[in-house]
Amino acid sequence: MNTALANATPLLDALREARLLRPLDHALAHGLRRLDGAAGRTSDDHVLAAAALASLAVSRGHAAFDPARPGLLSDTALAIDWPAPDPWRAALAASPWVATPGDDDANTPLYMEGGLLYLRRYRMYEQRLADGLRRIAAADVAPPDVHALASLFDALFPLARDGDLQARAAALALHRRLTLVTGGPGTGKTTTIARLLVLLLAQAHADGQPPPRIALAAPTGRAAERMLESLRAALMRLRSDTGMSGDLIDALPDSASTLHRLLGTIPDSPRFRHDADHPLPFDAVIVDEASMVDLPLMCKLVDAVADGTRLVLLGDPDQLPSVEAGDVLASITAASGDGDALPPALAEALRPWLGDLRRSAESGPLAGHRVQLRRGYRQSESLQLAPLADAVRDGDADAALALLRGGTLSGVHFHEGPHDPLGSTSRERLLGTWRALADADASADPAAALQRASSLRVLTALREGPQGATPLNARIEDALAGSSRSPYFHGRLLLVTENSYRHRLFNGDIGLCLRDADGLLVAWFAGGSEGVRAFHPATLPAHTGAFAMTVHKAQGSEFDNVWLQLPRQDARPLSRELLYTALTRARRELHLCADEAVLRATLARHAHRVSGLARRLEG
Ligand SMILES: Nc1ncnc2c1ncn2[C@@H]1O[C@H](COP(=O)(O)OP(=O)(O)OP(=O)(O)O)[C@@H](O)[C@H]1O
Repeated sequence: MNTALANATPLLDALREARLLRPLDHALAHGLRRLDGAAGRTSDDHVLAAAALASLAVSRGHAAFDPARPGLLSDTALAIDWPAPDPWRAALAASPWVATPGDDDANTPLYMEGGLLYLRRYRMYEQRLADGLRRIAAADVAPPDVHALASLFDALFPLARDGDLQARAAALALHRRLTLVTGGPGTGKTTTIARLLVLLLAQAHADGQPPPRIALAAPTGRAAERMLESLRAALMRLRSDTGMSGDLIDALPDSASTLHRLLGTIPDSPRFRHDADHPLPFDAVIVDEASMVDLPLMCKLVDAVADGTRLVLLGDPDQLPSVEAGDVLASITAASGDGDALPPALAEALRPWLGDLRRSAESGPLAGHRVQLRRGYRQSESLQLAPLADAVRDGDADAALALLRGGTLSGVHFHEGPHDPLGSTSRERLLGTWRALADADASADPAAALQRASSLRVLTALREGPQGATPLNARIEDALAGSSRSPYFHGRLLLVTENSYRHRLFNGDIGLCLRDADGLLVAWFAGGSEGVRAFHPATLPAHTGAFAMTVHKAQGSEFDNVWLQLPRQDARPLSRELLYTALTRARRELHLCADEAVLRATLARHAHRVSGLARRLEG
């Protein structure tokens, strides 16, 4: 590190030898070199290498390349003599391929801002998203009619004046076009939204307006389904708890879609039917699992939200960021504060609903647009996860290990050391559960069998390697159906790995293969008017086995019983966010297989993403 530019060895060659770059990244560097040659210029090796690294950075989930932290792009420590960041940035700023603020008109492939090198398109996404969020946040909202809504609000939130954060979130969303409701699993995000929607309906009714048009969406099909299921359950509870009229509840949306479907995909185009010129025709757009939304998609969503539309983002910022570029929810939450204290004018406006509130001096464009829900309401259930999730989120390895070894958390089991879920002690238990999926009744009732499929999942940090999802899946399938099995067998769990609008199957969807009465294998997936849809396995979009899957693929899903297998060696993808996301997939029982050193290394690391979004949203 810190080698002066003049003494540096050819960096592009070193990157090639280290096999860090993809062919696409090399192609960008070589294209620039060719163009330099055609223009009679000598290429600067460090500029070409940085261009290739900016391209690689996007594929690794970063919005840009940071010359001060090139090591972030590799899963292992590389023996590369990286240039010192300041001279490297100076060389980039002087390059004809790199624009900097002030020369926005130059049509260069690269853009440097805030010390970060962007592919131009990603810089544009970031800036457009920041502008769009500021626009929505600043849009005026007609003050809600306190008189007309007060008794309903009090009935929905009896503890509103006692610091109930759910009440605060709902009141905030009545007064704002942009609201973020964040919190861990079971903190009542969906419950709060159900109540907010009832309030919005009641307000429209009181104003003599038609019911508001409401869109519910999530990044994946599975997350959208879960959102709808939870919302329905919350509305049913509301009906029985408050004796609320069915009319209000019946007027609420009865479907939720993926963000892609909401925005309207155009075949073979990265654009959507809804954009700034053709905004979404809704009064409120509610997006669940916002931590999974990547930078380009969030940018396009925000573009398509009209000035008069409410945008409510729900999510858990402590979860893994999206696999694709960006750290969007974390950046937005960082810029919006935790909502414990509110800007004075807002605190005053909310006083009729919530009583006196703490006031803050924060004045950024997103200040006062977020509420972080803290109280978990799923405590009574058999799984006592909260203390462990807190320790993991805080990166407190001593506390996490003490909790795990103490064995006092109900439903939490620690298998310390080189434990293998398919080893002798747990093997039959796991295989027995999966075999039961393929019992005699399964084909008769595929919906119930599919439901049971979420009773157990092995989650892994990595896809490949000895403790990766791919080999574990193969071993489970061997054990269930023999090593000479056909690719599809009765009881095989499938995981879709690409979006197919034709099939209405999406990346992350889980299916189950069952033999029908004629002996033919059918792949069943949730959805459709019957609750399940049947496909011929050979016609499915890209898919893999799903007995074991990566934590990334499991994001947005929950399972009764989770076996989490960490690798035996530390690896860069391990982070506290990954572990937190994995733990919080469990509904009833969690088994964690890990050794101390790997667990400590995991908790010492953040799933860090290079991004300039938080900076753009400040001040
Ligand atoms: N204020 C409350 N009082 C009592 N129970 C509540 C309250 N809020 C939520 N719950 C209960 O807690 C459980 C979880 O609520 P909910 O589904 O709204 O949480 P969530 O944050 O959306 O969870 P997830 O992130 O897992 O989707 C539900 O059973 C719900 O009835």
